[in-house]
Amino acid sequence: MELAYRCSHPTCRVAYHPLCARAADLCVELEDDDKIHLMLLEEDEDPCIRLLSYCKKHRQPSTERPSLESNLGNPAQLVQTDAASSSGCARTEPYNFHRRRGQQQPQVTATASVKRLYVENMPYIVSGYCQNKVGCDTSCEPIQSVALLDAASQEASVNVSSMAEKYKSMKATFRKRLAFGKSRIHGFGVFAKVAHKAGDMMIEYIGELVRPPISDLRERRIYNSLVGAGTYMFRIDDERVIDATRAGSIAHLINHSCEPNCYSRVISVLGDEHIIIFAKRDIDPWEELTYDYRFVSNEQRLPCYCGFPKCRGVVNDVEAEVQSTKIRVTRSELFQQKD
Ligand SMILES: C[S@@+](CC[C@H](N)C(=O)[O-])C[C@H]1O[C@@H](n2cnc3c(N)ncnc32)[C@H](O)[C@@H]1O
Repeated sequence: MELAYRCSHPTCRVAYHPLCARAADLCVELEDDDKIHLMLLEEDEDPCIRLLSYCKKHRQPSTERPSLESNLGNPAQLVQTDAASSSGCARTEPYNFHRRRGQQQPQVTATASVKRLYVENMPYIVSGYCQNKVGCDTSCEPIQSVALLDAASQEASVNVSSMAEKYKSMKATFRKRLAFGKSRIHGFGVFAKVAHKAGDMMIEYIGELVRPPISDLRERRIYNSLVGAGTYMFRIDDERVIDATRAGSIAHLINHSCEPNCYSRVISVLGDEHIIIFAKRDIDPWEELTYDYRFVSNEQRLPCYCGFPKCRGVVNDVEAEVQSTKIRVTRSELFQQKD
């Protein structure tokens, strides 16, 4: 992940931090969206997409940038928007219905709206048509999965048995198997470039390991105001949170779905714990990866745009909330039961 942007104007030397660029609403665009498609077909060890970014002096007025509509036809079919949902990020974690997470302050909601608008007007899309098979049209051309993986990677993925070996193989191949791009669900998402089998390790959710007081502090004081999107936090347990806001892999871009094709688990590999996203079922090329965030918050209800017929309408884990309400009784109720 880049730590600083430099103005892409040929004669300008101004550099700035990505978070500051977002806060100042500076434009950051992909240099060439064809490059992404090229990247998918090439065998680069570390494929690199260059971002174009312009300082205040050189940025183009937004009207000069190609609009989503002009590039993609009807944007309503591609990106679902809803003014009611302005949040940019919900914490994710393995299933734990006793936890309550996430609070959205009004100013956070406002800045999140800005981010949402910014992301949804990004003038490109990476082949995200088959994100969840709903509404997948005939233009979804599956790519031959084997062609993209070199012989060594294929051999590695076939012959792995132990968790440690699977983990090693996953780490070695994820760049060739996965890509990020504009999602139909929300902002950016992660897509499978090749077919995967149920149970496959897809990617590790990595970031900075911090304690909950630190993640809470960052959420409130730093990222909410700058990114305007909450944070990319994954709670491992009461003691540890992974903050993927400024560091990590593309795993933090995986969106939520009420009928996901993946799930998250904390696994132990040679004594160290890792958050791994596993395939819940077979996944076709160009499907968007999703997992159930199991977002539990009594204060905040986050509308869900996963688009599945059985969508529960909110990212929140409603079942967990019902369960936790059941086990929480008022003092007076307790006394009544005693009598
Ligand atoms: C970790 S981010 C995922 C990446 C995000 N799409 C982005 O571009 O930054 C989590 C945030 O994405 C949004 N999101 C993810 N899945 C969603 C869904 N099914 N419906 C609505 N919003 C979703 C929520 O705002 C959530 O807080």
